[in-house]
Amino acid sequence: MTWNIPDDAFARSVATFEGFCQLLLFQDIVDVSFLVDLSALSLEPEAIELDILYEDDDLLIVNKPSGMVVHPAPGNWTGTLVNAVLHHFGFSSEDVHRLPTACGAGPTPAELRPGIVHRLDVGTTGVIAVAKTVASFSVLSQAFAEREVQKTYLALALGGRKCFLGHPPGGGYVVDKAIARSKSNRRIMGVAETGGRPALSRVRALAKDREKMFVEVKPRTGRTHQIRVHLASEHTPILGDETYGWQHINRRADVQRPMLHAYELSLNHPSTGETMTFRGSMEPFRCFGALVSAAAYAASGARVNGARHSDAVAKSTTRRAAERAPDLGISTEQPSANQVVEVLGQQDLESFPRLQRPFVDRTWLMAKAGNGGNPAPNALRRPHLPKGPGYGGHGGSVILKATTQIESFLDIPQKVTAPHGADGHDTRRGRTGDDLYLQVPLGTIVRERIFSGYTTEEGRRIFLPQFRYQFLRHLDTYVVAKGGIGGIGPKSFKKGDMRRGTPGQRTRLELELRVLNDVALLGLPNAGKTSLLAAMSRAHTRIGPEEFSTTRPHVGVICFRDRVEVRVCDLPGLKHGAHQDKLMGRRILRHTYRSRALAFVVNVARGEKSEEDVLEEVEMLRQEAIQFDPLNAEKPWMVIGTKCDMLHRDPLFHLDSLFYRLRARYEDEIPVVGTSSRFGLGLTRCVRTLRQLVYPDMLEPRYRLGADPILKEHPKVLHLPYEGPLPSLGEYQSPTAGALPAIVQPKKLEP
Ligand SMILES: Nc1nc2c(ncn2[C@@H]2O[C@H](COP(=O)(O)OP(=O)(O)OP(=O)(O)O)[C@@H](O)[C@H]2O)c(=O)[nH]1
Ligand SMILES: [Mg+2]
Repeated sequence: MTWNIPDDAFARSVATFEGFCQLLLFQDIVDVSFLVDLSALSLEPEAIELDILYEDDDLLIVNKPSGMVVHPAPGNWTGTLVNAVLHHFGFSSEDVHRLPTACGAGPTPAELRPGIVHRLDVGTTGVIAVAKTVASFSVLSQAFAEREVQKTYLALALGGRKCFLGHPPGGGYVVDKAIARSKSNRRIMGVAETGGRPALSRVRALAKDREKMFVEVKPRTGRTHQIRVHLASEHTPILGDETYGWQHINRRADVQRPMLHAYELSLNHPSTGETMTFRGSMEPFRCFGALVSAAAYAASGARVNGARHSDAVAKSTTRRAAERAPDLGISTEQPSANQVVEVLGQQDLESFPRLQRPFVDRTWLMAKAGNGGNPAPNALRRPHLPKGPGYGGHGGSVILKATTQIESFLDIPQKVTAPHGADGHDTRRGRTGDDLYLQVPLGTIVRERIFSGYTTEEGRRIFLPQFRYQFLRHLDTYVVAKGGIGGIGPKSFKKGDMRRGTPGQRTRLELELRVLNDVALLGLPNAGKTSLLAAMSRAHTRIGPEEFSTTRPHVGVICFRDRVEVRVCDLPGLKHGAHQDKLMGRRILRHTYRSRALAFVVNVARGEKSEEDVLEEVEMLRQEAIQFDPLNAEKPWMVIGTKCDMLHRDPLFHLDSLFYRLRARYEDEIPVVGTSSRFGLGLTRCVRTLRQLVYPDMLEPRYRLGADPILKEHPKVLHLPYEGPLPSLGEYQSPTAGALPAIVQPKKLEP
């Protein structure tokens, strides 16, 4: 136990316990152990009704109500789950020792925690296991310690992190933040910046209303207050959580406890070894039925238009839940709460539009630098006026600066003008115009549009782009228009002579973005590229049954244990003729320019239809990529077969035949990996193969590299730039045109 002694009294404070006396100095820490007299604190069986979910000779599974403490502890010695369990077993206070207890020391004496193998907070409801025999106690304690027990919690969180949405069952957004006790308030926990105990939770949203989200959390570790702290750290605190939550909303909602419910516990039976799953009731969530009742309506086939759920997301969830309910045999008028969760939990991969901000990857820009200011005219010069002449200030330059903070040219204006230098005044120099920095995303290519000397029949001038610079590093800068020089006053020259400020440069630019990535996913529309990316990384966007649900590139980063990162780029679907810009194919393929490897994604679940041959599809995709840019022929490549879970459509047969046919055709072993994004199958192998394509010489270490606790900077990412030949600029030529124009040697303007 630790408490703070007021600062002003620190020098005088004396700790006196049981005859021990010590003068305390500033920042001294005193460890105090209270000797609890167990005989005085004997455990008494109490007649408290329990909601028993399961019981046999080894195990008791209870649905704990809210407000019940699990075992006696300082501040709460009676009315606990332990007291109720003792009564349920028919023990008297003398029989208490017949229940197994832990041996090690803990915050409370082990004798007060008989049979308790894990804990729930006071306000948390749901499934809790109690061991009845010494053997089952040790087996269960070990299973909890070794994380073999699967725990599923349901929580009603505030705020709606969209990254929780759209994950398949078993998956979720991983919150991996170490937890430690707060230094200022020892009763609360917090995310530890350094040190702390590792904690990991997997969160996925089951439904979303305007300001609330119904989330499923699967904690892998079991730290104190883990779920509450993790959700709060992701700006989705649990509704009703007084410690970590948003008080103003809690007051409005009039909820007295954190809306956290231990819904499911899956463990191996301590004697038989059989895997058993226990589910608590959903009653705790009945009281604020907004989300649950929406799903309930949906499950019963009712329309939700009249209900409060104007949110497109909630509507779409309920609509799809309604479609799925009959398949699951749920068609009752009033489905039970468990059925509701079952329907929501079966949420398939379809997700909602997000990150569908308009994306601009090519734009024209007119940059005008500031003019130099003019010198002060007729400045009076006398020997007794020694100050310099009133020169004009310099004009500001227009400078492009690369940043990781923006991802497209959406906010780049069509025309930018840097401020002019001010005119000289009296004997002072005019003010120099500030440089204008325009931020561009990483991967931008800058070309200058130069007048060709020709005009079109309508009289419009024809400009030709010439390569100038490309941005590959964060905070890299490039001056595109240099500011004018300020005018020089009469003193520098002969009497009466003076030079005016020069005009700033004016440039017409073309900016093109080719996103930075290591591997590009290429495939037909609906091949499952986005689902695959969402399953492999945290990137998440629209996944849907329609074609072209993805309309722009998305990059997901896969981080390996040794901090190697592989950036995978999900592109919109390609079709035959893409290299001739059919269905915007060239605009899609341009993002393969920076990839170091290509992954062709094909849906291998296609039955016996020979007219849609898998090998032909792979070859078509590769040919399109090569015809667009011959450099793509030199990149290593692999094939990813998706939707392998649809067994009735022979995916494994197609995968197998694909591997041997590719080997026969290319006389080389092209990696072919089968995956199912829906069930998370084959992803590890897929990720490893991707890494091997990109970094063939860097084997993945078996163990995670320890994080350096004092590392303040972002670790140096081992992302090496592509060091191949310079861009082939042919894509602005007609694809049918002949030789490409010679590339003018890039020249960087000096500021
Ligand atoms: N059964 C099953 N269905 C999948 C799997 N992966 C994706 N799907 C479904 O396939 C459809 C298309 O998935 P997307 O990930 O949007 O495919 P895409 O290639 O990104 O499609 P576009 O962006 O439109 O080109 C969706 O309806 C998914 O639910 C899988 O592994 N198994
Ligand atoms: Mg997609």
